[in-house]
Amino acid sequence: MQTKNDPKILVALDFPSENPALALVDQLDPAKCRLKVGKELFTRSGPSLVRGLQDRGFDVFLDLKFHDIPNTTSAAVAAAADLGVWMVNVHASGGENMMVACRERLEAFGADRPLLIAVTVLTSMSADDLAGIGITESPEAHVSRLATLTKNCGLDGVVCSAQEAPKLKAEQGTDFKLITPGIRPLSAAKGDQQRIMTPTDALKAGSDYLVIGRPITQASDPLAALEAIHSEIVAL
Ligand SMILES: O=c1ccn([C@@H]2O[C@H](COP(=O)(O)O)[C@@H](O)[C@H]2O)c(=O)[nH]1
Repeated sequence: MQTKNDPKILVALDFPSENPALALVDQLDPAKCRLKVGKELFTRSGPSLVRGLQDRGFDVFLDLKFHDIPNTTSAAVAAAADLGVWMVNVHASGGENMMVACRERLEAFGADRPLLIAVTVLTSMSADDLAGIGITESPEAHVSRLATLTKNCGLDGVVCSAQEAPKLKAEQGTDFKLITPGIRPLSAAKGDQQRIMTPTDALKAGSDYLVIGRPITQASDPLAALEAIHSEIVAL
């Protein structure tokens, strides 16, 4: 399932600054993982850090989860495309007009455009959390609704939990990419994640890419933790 040119593991670089992030990155192999830059690190270190990761040979998933009016969000994904990132994302709950505007804006970048992905229901949310914001359907049903909207808007895939992957692959087809955080090896702490799955089970369920942060970055030996997950999934 793991191929040399399409690493399935996306390491979430949730660090407070560039130095600890690069200390880890400089031990990693771009043939075995890609890197995800999120809100904390990007707010601290910005585009220059992203360029530094790209200069080291890594594909970068810019996980800023844009959620704004169509004009603002489409300009933001174009800025991400100018930066040359591999993947960028928006919130599906921003709606059809916003997602279509983003997809259309990226068409100008041709084959070099980043993959455009929409976040469905955060993996930290349970059915109770959804009820708290007025959504009474199950996480699985709501993810499915937002994934259908995302596909109809012409995006490349969604962020969801691996728990929803079998249903989404059946409904949306195998080409529609599923990016799944909430990945937890059996020995790892769940932390604030609610809808979790092990790396092996997630890939078997249909995940295309596994987003993994603390089980690697907070491990006593991050490299060994990544290598253990990598060995587990290449054997599939
Ligand atoms: O639904 C979502 C969307 C994004 N994330 C991000 O993924 C990583 C997960 O980190 P862990 O330490 O492995 O929990 C983190 O950067 C989140 O911002 C998510 O968890 N769920």
